[in-house]
Amino acid sequence: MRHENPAPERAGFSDFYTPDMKRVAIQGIAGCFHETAARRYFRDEAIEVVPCRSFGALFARMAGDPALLGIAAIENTIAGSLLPNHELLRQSRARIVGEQKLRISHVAAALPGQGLDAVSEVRSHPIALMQCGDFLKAHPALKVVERDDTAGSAREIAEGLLCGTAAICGADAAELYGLEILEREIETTKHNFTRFLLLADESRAEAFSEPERIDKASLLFTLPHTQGSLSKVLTVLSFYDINLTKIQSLPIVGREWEYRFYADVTFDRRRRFRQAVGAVRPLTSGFRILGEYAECTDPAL
Ligand SMILES: O=C(O)C(=O)C[C@]1(C(=O)O)C=C[C@@H](O)C=C1
Repeated sequence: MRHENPAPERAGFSDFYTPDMKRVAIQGIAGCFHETAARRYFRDEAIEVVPCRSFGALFARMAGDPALLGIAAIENTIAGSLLPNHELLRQSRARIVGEQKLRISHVAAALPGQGLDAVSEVRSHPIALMQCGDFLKAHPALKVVERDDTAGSAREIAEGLLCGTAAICGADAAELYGLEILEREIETTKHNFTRFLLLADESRAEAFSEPERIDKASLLFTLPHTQGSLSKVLTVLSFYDINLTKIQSLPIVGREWEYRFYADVTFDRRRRFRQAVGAVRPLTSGFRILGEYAECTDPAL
């Protein structure tokens, strides 16, 4: 039986609900970039999108509902890594089962009938605001207010009939909430891409893995404070033809000047990757594979 989805935030957030439909938790509400990323990842497959107020809320929701998938931004080509998401991922039972890269383009949008001169305040997600640094510098009189997400900023302006306030959001969100676009493409550079991770509970990750498509993995480890410890790991990876696409260090809270390393790697042959893991593991401590998945090579534009 098909019936209208009683989505908590907005009817129509999934078109229709069927019992076997995948449910995907996102950070934000209808019209936010996480929704676009989730829909692009699943392409033509109908999904139910579950809105969450924050990344912390998303991971908590997944922890209480192992069948729920999640999608979370991890890095942006202007704003850099979303550092707290690395820690949330580490502390969770979630595994990375896929990735989606998305070109992000922002507009400034406000209630209809107002020019940019009439606007004194802009609201958006902090990462979106960082991506529009040049626009904000060019309009220094604008008060900048951080909100939970881009689409949420648009919705609160529309629902609260907030004159003189603009949202920085996607064009889709502006349209969805009936705002007028005052300026388009306000991101500092058109080379603005966000990489999102598709997450599944560890008990379900296997069901999502397509072994023949796996060519990327995310690793987590710590290193002893000895000369060349990181260099040894990188040498081993290189020996096994493993390509390091990203390395991020984060402090270990409570252990001054010690770090955890999050490394993303790509490879042609999974067997070779497995061998590399076997060789790297003894050089590190707390070694974990956070996910093995297919690299996204065609970012959604
Ligand atoms: O607010 C939104 O629309 C989001 O989906 C959040 C978010 C982020 O967390 O980075 C997603 C993509 C863009 O980089 C800007 C904001």
